[in-house]
Amino acid sequence: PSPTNGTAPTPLINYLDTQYFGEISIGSPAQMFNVVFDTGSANLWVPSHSCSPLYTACFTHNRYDASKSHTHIYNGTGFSIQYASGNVRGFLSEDVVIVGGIPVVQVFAEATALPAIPFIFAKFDGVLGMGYPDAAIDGITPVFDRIMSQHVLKENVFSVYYSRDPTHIPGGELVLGGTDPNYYTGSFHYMNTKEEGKWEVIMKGVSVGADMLFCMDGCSAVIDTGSSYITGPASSISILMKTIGAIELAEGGYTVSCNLVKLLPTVAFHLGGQEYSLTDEDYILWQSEFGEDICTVTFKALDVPPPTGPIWILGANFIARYYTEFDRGNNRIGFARAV
Ligand SMILES: CCN(C(=O)c1cnc(C)nc1NCc1ccco1)[C@H]1CCCNC1
Repeated sequence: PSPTNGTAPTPLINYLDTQYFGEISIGSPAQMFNVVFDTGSANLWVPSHSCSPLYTACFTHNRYDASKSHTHIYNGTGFSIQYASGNVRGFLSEDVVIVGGIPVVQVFAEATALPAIPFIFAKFDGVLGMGYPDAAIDGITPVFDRIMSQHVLKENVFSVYYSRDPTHIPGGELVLGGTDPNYYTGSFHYMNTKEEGKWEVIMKGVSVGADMLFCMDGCSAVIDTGSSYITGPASSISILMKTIGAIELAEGGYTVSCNLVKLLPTVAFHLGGQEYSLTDEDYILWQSEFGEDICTVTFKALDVPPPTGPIWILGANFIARYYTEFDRGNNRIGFARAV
């Protein structure tokens, strides 16, 4: 549906409260892909038809076939994007990409090498970076910038709703050009991005219960719609886990005994003059496996080296609680309480 009132919604699927993705099309006739709309990156990549089936992660996802699209434009420039557990490599192509009913001619990457970890666990095919142009690899103009230059949006903003219940339909919603009042209550509180070019803000502290324990002298927080969890410096996270009585699992995750969950303290993030608190329901992932309940803590340790780090990354479990507006027009981020 083309944007009527200058906004373009895309429904999102919520997979286990840890992956949120929506559908876009590339090429003519349309080839459909599920992508994460990721404020933590600024490029669009999808698996390529020419990705060797030896890459299991390519084999199990939708792949773009340039030979089947009559609007495909050859580019061929090399591409590589780095993730924690490996690089996605491929080459650039150009074609018509439709997001929320808005068509753009977009340079994107066809991935021909897709690391099994983590992408065999991905329910999405690729990633659509919603970051600033400065963060775009190969200097490619990002999708949202191409959409802004069409002047079809009421405002140069986009908003994200992530549901906290995997059975809720829709599992989430991306709105290009505005916000969706169905998914938040109360007013927005805004804070300026730390610098041009990143969805990053200055955080003034992190408190557990009544005590401010971390980031007392200020630190950076990246609002990353493409990350499942909240990450913090390993030193802070280990203190936080001790404070809430969590025990570390083999692969680095933490769990708490489910019957103590109700006693857990709130964790609050001091951003832009407001305290954004998360209760146990917001940061505990309650899963029952083989009849027994596992309560995973959705905070992860991640040390980002300077100059970028040390930073906290506020991911899906934060956004599920606080509806988020990303405002390119004013270089600011707004939060309102999610419904
Ligand atoms: C998309 C790559 N990302 C993941 O954290 C990630 C990796 N692997 C899997 C299987 N899923 C991921 N994210 C699922 C998700 C969807 C929405 C919320 O979280 C991050 C990398 C850093 C930039 N930001 C994005």
